[in-house]
Amino acid sequence: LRCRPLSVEEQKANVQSAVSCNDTKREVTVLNSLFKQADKTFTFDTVFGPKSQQRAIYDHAVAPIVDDVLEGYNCTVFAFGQTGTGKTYTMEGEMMQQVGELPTSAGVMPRAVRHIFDILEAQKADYSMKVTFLELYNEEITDLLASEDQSRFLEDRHKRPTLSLMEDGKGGSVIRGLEEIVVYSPGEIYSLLQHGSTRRRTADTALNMQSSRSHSVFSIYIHVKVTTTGNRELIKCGRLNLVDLAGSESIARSGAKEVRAREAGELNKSLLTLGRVITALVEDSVHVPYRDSKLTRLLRESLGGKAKTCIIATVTPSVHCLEETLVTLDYAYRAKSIRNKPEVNQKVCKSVMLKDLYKKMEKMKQDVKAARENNGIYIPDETFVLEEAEKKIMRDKVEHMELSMEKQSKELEKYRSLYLAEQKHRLNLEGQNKELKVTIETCKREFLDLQEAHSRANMSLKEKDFIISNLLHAENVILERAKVLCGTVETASGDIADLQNKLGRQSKTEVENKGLLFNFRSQLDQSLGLLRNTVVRSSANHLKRRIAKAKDMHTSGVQCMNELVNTLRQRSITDSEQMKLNISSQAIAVDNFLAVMVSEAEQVLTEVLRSTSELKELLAFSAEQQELGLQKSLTSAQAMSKTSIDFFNDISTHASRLMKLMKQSQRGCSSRLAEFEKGFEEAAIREEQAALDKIAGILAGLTARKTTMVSEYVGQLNERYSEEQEHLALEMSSLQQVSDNGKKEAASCAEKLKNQILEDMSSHANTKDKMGDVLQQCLKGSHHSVSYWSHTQSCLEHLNKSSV
Ligand SMILES: Nc1ncnc2c1ncn2[C@@H]1O[C@H](COP(=O)(O)OP(=O)(O)OP(=O)(O)O)[C@@H](O)[C@H]1O
Repeated sequence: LRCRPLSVEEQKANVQSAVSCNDTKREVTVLNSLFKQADKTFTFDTVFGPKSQQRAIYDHAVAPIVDDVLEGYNCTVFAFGQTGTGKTYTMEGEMMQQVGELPTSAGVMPRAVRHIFDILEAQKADYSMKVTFLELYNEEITDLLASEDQSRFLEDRHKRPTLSLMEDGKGGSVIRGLEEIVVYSPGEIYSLLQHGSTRRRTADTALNMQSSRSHSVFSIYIHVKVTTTGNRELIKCGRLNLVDLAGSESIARSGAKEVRAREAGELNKSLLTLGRVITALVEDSVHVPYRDSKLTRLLRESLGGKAKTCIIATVTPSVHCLEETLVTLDYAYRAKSIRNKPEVNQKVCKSVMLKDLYKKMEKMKQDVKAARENNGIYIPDETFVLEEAEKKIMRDKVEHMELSMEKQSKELEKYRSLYLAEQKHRLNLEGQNKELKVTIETCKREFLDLQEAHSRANMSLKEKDFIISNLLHAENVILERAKVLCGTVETASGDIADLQNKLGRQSKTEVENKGLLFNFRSQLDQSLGLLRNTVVRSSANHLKRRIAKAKDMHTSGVQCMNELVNTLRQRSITDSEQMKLNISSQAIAVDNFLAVMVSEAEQVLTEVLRSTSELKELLAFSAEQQELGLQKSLTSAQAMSKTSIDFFNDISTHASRLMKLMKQSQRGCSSRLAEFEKGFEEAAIREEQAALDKIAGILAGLTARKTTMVSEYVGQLNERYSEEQEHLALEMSSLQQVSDNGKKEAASCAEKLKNQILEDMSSHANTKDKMGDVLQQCLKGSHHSVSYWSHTQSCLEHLNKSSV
């Protein structure tokens, strides 16, 4: 792990350092404590702090690997980390302009070149060396050492042709058309490096003034001659890949926009694949996704393969990049545990190699000749015929494949449309289910309302019944009382008639008395007149006698008057006593009547209480009954909703099963297709290689095998398709049946509920009508009772008045 120093700008801006390196303990600590979190420490094979020199890094980390290259291993050194953390600085550093002393800031590449040449020269070895330099930009490979296009147009000149990456059939990959340049001295390599580096795509981003926008791979192939004991000359082949990856960058933080953002997306994609490959290797996964990006395909041998690999992770100490630094450290830490299985390349016999080279030379000569004659390229007759035949077979196969692909895609489309229709149907059913649920809810609510109304009506009916019975009872009591009262009134009227007779007699007596008094007065007047006449006509004796006679008459008259007064007094006393007696008897009768009334009222009250308790019991009973009914209907409704829920769950499980099946089949199809494609591609490459090597026999065998493979595959695919189709048809029919059953069930449930509700409603309507009638009757009865009462009251009042 290498941590770069803070740049001059960062120092000027007082950017805090959040990474601390302990080179001796090989530890890197991320100072999370700056953010009130626990610090994080990682241990690596070697740690290079901000003060470490390029030379130290090369000597400690890379030199041993270069030694292994010369021993015949394939080795890789690559740097990865966030943008602007010093990957290019580490890998390239200051480029050598000319041969001489290495500058202190020269990176791994120039140092490795110098190291290789130093060793070979020290060994006085017989060697040959060639180099390649490629760039991987937006998943396209271009040759950084390809000679410039001589096109007249500047645009075309800058447009470098993209190269195709192919499997070599031994688990590695080859790049077709990548120029291999034979080199003899370090100077040549330096100038090629210089040339290639300047052609790399760089751009100015917020995090790096000259940010590499592509991944670059510089490879040195070294062939060293070794002489064995039997004077047999063998060739040792080693390869050193020096990889400078583009920076992993956060689009937001690096300020990438438009093209840069797209680039960043692509870079991150290939780096993400690299991350996934590392994770898969660390976790010992069965599938390592090398094929997901060209970068991982290129590095396949170096990651978990037979190459020796050194990964240099670069970080910045800047506190602003803490998050990315943690990610890099995490990945580097995980990558540390990847275990490659290094294998030394087999030594090749010099004669075999020379033969190979001669063949190549021959072909090149023919090419040159053809080019000179402006005739295209030279291909020997034999090869041409073979290649043509093979091309034809391939074309046929491709056509066949295209046809089968088309058929499969049609099938896929059919299944997709079936699936979509099924989804739609499912959605419809779900909608219906929802609607049914809502209807059931409304029905339940209406049913509850009706039940409530029913219970209310029952209650009011009971109340009215009770009132009517009470009224009837009271009416009877009143009638009885009225009868008694009538008797009393009759007696009272008899008494009153007696009293009136008496009063009439009294007034008659008074009239008689008045007449007597009047007669007496007139007799008295007559006597007085006679007396006066006598006084006038007669003498004193006669007058005296007359006066005495008058006196007697007067006294007898007064006596008579006194007697009359006494008799009258006597009579009035007896009459008043009689009246008193009458009145007291009347009062006693009224008292008795009132007492009877009170006792009767008490009786009525007890009667009322008794009927209230009865009513209560009745009410409780009816409430119980209604509760039972309600519970029954509730359980039936619950059962109904449960059945419908079960039914829809059934449907959804069926649908999800179907979906899973569809997805599985789709996945299976696509993976099989991908596998087939991959197999086909690999076979094609193998065949091509074989054709180039002119091994006609093997080619025939391969072709036969391919044909059988294709037919087998197609047969298998067809079988699987038909099986899946049958399975799907079965699923569909069962689903259809389930949905039909469900529909029927739901319809019957709805019908039942509807009937029940209709019954309830009609019974409620009947009850309501009856209640209305009873209510009318009650009202009439109560009106009648009221008028009767008021009449009785007025009678009583009248009676009272008259009694008084
Ligand atoms: N160890 C170091 N010592 C001094 N300067 C450094 C060091 N590492 C990096 N730098 C400087 O930091 C800047 C960015 O470095 P470089 O271009 O190598 O980053 P990078 O990781 O390759 O970025 P990108 O991924 O964007 O290409 C350069 O100016 C480089 O000189």
